Amino acid sequence: MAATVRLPGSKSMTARALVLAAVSTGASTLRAPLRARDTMLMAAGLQALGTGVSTGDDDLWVVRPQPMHGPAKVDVGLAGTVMRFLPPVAALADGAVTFDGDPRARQRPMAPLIEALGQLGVRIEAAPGGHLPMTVHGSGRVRGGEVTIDASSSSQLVSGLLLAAAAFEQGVVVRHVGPPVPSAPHLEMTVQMLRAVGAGVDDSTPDVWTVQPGRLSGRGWDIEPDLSGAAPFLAAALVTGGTVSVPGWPSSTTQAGDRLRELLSAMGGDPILSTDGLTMHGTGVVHGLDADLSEVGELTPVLAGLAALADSPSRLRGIAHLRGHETDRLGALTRELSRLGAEVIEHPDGLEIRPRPLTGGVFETYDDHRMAHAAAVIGLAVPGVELTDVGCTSKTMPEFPALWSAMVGQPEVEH
Ligand SMILES: O=C(O)C1=C[C@@H](OP(=O)(O)O)[C@@H](O)[C@H](O)C1
Ligand SMILES: C=C(OP(=O)(O)O)C(=O)O
Repeated sequence: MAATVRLPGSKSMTARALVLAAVSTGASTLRAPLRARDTMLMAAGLQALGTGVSTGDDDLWVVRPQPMHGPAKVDVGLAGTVMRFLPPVAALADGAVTFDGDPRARQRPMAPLIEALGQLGVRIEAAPGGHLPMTVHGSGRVRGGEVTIDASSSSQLVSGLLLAAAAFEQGVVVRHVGPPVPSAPHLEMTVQMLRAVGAGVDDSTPDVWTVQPGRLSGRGWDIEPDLSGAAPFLAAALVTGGTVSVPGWPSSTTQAGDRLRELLSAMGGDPILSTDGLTMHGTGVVHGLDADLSEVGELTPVLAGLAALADSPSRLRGIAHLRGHETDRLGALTRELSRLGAEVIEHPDGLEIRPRPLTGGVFETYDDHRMAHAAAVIGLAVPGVELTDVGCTSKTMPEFPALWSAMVGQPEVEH
């Protein structure tokens, strides 16, 4: 296999650019944004609050901020970014804004954010236990100030507070107290993008983030390709001993997916980054991986799939928070990899994977796009691996089936 795969825009950058644009002064543009379920729900949520968002042009979205108001309804789907980034924005709106989503969205962690917004003077009614559905009763202004939060279940709880905070009267000081916050690169992305629109942000003290109150300026964003979405394609180079290139891979980035270079290198790949992009060469071997993935949790399903094909055992650690993702990813990976014949030991904070010869069979996706990516990788080496649903990849990459088929050189099959 020698393939070039053009990936769509980054989900995380598109989500942040949309939110920042809505709370800025003046218009913003997003070049090469991600058009997928999560980002379209973000755009629709902002539109529901009154923001002008035009997504008609695939290559250039335009956001025109307007005063925000309720009553409004926001469908979060299964998007962590929408359910954690929009409630602080809705608190700035005048009127009631209700949030709800897919059945699984009602189980994902929200309570720390609801509690934190309460500390900042925002009135919220939520389902028992601090879950969706919920209503944010905005009064057109948020006092802001100091807040303490346990964000060990998701970095998005902090990102959400920071992204809206420049519009709070006192800005915000967020102090995390509890087990470590995962996904450090995502928090860096939040801070870097806030600074790019003129926010005063201090993140020099571990676990404390300060955003000064102030006006943010709309701007043009160039959205990078989604590097986490690159995981299954780059993994394919290792499984097949082939070469996969991703044009436009940035030379420096806050995206968690950039860590694939070192992680897949440790597993036997040979990555070469140039001004044209990243090329991953498979070397004909796949080694096991012993790694703390707490900073890059979203890469876990694909790495676990690859680990099941490796020539030595793997230990993936630091990822207890994956139990609150699209599905309980540790439970789901344990069940599905075991069903194909791998020996998987589920730990409270991760997985131990001992490869054994695998056989084909059904691989449940649990509505999780990255479970589908993992199955696709295994399917390259094991005949007869059948996904229950490839449609779930539309969450972050509706073109996944077409890109995958083109890469493996087969016509797209009907799903
Ligand atoms: O802020 C973001 O864009 C994201 C943060 C991470 O969330 P968690 O910290 O909940 O893992 C990541 O897994 C998710 O895919 C996207
Ligand atoms: C965890 C993920 O998504 P979300 O933004 O919904 O949390 C993911 O994309 O792997």
